[in-house]
Amino acid sequence: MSYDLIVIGTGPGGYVAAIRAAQLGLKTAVVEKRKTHGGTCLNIGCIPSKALLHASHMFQDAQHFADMGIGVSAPTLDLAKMLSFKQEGVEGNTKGVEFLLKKNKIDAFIGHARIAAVGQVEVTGEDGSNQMLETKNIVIATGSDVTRLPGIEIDEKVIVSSTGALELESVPKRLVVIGAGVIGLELGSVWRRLGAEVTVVEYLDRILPGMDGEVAKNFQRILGKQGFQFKLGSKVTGVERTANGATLTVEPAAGGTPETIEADVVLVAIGRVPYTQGLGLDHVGVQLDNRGRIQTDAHFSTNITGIYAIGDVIAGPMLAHKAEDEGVAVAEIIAGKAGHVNYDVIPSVVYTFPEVASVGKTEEELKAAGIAYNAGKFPFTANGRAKVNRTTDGFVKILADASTDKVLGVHIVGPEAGNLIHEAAIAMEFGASSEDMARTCHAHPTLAEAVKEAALAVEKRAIHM
Ligand SMILES: Cc1cc2nc3c(=O)[nH]c(=O)nc-3n(C[C@H](O)[C@H](O)[C@H](O)COP(=O)(O)OP(=O)(O)OC[C@H]3O[C@@H](n4cnc5c(N)ncnc54)[C@H](O)[C@@H]3O)c2cc1C
Ligand SMILES: NC(=O)c1ccc[n+]([C@@H]2O[C@H](COP(=O)([O-])OP(=O)(O)OC[C@H]3O[C@@H](n4cnc5c(N)ncnc54)[C@H](O)[C@@H]3O)[C@@H](O)[C@H]2O)c1
Repeated sequence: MSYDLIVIGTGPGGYVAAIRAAQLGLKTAVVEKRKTHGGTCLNIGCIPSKALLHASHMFQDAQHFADMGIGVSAPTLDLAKMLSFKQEGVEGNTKGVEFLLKKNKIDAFIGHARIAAVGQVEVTGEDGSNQMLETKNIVIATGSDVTRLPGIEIDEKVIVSSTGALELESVPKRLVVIGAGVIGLELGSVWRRLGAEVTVVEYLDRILPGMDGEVAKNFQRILGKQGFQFKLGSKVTGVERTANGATLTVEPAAGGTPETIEADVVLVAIGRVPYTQGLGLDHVGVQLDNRGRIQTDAHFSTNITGIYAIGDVIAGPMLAHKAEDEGVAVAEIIAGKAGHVNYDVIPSVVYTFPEVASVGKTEEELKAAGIAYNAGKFPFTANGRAKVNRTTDGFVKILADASTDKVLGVHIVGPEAGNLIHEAAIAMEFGASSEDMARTCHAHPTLAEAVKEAALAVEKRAIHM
């Protein structure tokens, strides 16, 4: 078989690239080694974690229905049912991708892809069968894998990665999370809400590195109120399996006396690494960077003509929507159009309660770059809708250039932050000033009024504060 484009991997990067290419008239095929499409995101990432975050949030909310005068008996947990609720959501989504591939007349091969030569992809099926496909272009969208701690074996039962943490058969009494990044805090929240004591051990002296420091500090305090324990500035030097769980050895990051912590389950959530195993990259001469990511130019082209790469396997934030936008852009470039991704305006959301959301530069980044800015902040305690809903933790912060007033960054910790951030993203995409955001009429009573008030606060003229 001969194609214009073969995409390797059907995660958010790969399947979106294939659909856009087919829309543009390219004869397109995908190769995926899992039995289902959708990649990490739909199978073992974004989608199952959000299903469990939603269900566990409902479980916790139900315990407060009486505050609103709703009489229900105390909620009970059927974990097996909750896990099947999650799995049904996953299947709904992965089947949706299968449908979209068919609808767009994209040939889908299930098997392991190896680039045999420029323009040739070899597909090996589970049964060992081999097939050689010819193509003018290849897009590598093979994603990422869990980062492992040296000497600590992940068994996905007691010592788990995010994959095992989405499948625990019972609620652990004591869950220790290694890494206070997005996965640690999202999946830590799931099990905390369902009853686990959660301790998070983090190497740095703060949580959520990369997010705005003030937001992270405020969010840590909120999680503390929810019962999270934090051991910051601490490194795990060993994890030993015991009869019923595991013992962790933890020392101060700067060195010092080690201590031990007992856990029923340990979640290793210290990041992800690009996945290029078995692709044959050495063989065709595709270059990697010093962090094992496929090196690409501004048009997603590798050093080999006709071979492109997108998503988690290249540089940039490991986010599904970043991979999707790159998928659209690379297909457009291959089809001879002008595909482009604006990396200055990629929102990032932590789907805890409350949510944390961010787009653009943090205060730390602006200070480091020597850019003068004005900050406007508005707390949810002063927002009418948040007050009646009793979800007043958090604030909106808008950072605007001191001389031009152009919005450079927006950071939110609070209810619905993940939805609210998009008005900021659109404003930034169009180069808006904080005054533009402040002059835009916002419906009352909405949480979004906090965004407008934060914009007004840039010029110190917020009304409700
Ligand atoms: C627990 C968890 C929660 C997450 N939640 C979010 C979230 O809420 N929002 C968000 O934006 N991001 C989230 N992410 C990150 C998100 O999943 C990734 O950024 C996204 O999946 C990257 O997409 P991708 O297409 O680059 O790669 P992937 O989704 O990893 O897909 C790559 C695919 O390539 C296949 N593959 C690899 N090698 C081969 C080969 N040789 N032959 C054939 N197929 C191959 C793999 O099987 C896989 O299906 C989460 C990740 C995790 C682990
Ligand atoms: N909501 C989302 O968008 C979402 C959700 C889940 C995952 N993801 C993506 O998946 C990727 C992986 O997530 P993650 O949470 O594993 O990584 P991360 O990079 O977000 O966080 C890892 C944390 O582990 C810490 N750490 C590293 N080594 C350590 C050690 N030895 N001991 C203690 N702490 C250590 C780091 O300092 C960091 O705080 C991220 O890039 C993220 O973008 C996104």
